[in-house]
Amino acid sequence: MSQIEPNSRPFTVLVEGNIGSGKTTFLNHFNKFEDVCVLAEPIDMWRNCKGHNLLGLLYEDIKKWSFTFQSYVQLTMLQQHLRKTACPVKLMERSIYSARICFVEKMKQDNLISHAAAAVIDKHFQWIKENTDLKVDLIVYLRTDPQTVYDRMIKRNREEEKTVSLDYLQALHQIHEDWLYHKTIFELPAEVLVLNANLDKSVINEEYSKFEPLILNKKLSVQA
Ligand SMILES: Nc1ncnc2c1ncn2[C@@H]1O[C@H](COP(=O)(O)OP(=O)(O)O)[C@@H](O)[C@H]1O
Ligand SMILES: Nc1nc2c(ncn2[C@H]2C[C@H](O)[C@@H](COP(=O)(O)O)O2)c(=O)[nH]1
Repeated sequence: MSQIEPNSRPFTVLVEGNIGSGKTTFLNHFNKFEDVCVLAEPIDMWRNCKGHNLLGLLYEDIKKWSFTFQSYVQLTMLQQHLRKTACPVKLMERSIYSARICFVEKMKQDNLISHAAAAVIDKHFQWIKENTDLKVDLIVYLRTDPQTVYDRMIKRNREEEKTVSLDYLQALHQIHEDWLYHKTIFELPAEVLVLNANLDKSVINEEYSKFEPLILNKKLSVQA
């Protein structure tokens, strides 16, 4: 494995997309490259915060637990952003940006979080952006249709997600589209490359492979 220069930072790539869009599967495709540090979403931390399954509590009563859950997501995603690695490339599943921009915004839209609570989370977010190194070099957007991810989520059968509706996924899809595809809301911390993640498992590795040179060689333009 090649090592980065001391005091330099890795080429940092965020993998973003709806629930069930294939982010974990995409990250697993890159696990074989020793130059890539793959950081999966810290979902196990959300499922066990000093014995509390915050993800389970969230889906049981999203209004009651939204602030608690988002506060912890924001902390754990910050820890991922600041995680040191000697690898020249760091691949992260989601980010502090999508937590704030996609999920907290959705909660605000649906009045599932008070504006006071959302204001506190945003104050933390703004302070973190201004006072820590959250530099990102590339975003890979796994673009899907809501029905596709709904079917995958049902098939994956995660205990906590049994109450997640197609409507919720449709709303999350729209926020991801506005942020990463139409680019009409919030700031973008880096250039976005879009991957058609609707493709079935049987053929999608070929699509993933197209992104290898972009990520491994730290390039920002998609090969034809
Ligand atoms: N391209 C695909 N075609 C069919 N099923 C997929 C595809 N990508 C992922 N899956 C399946 O869908 C579910 C969600 O995939 P996962 O990678 O966990 O998505 P995410 O991390 O975005 O939630 C898993 O059961 C996975 O095996
Ligand atoms: N309310 C929020 N939920 C979040 C956030 N980040 C992830 N999640 C949920 C969505 C899924 O149920 C689960 C894992 O996500 P996958 O896309 O990997 O399936 O965690 C968030 O910031 N807020």
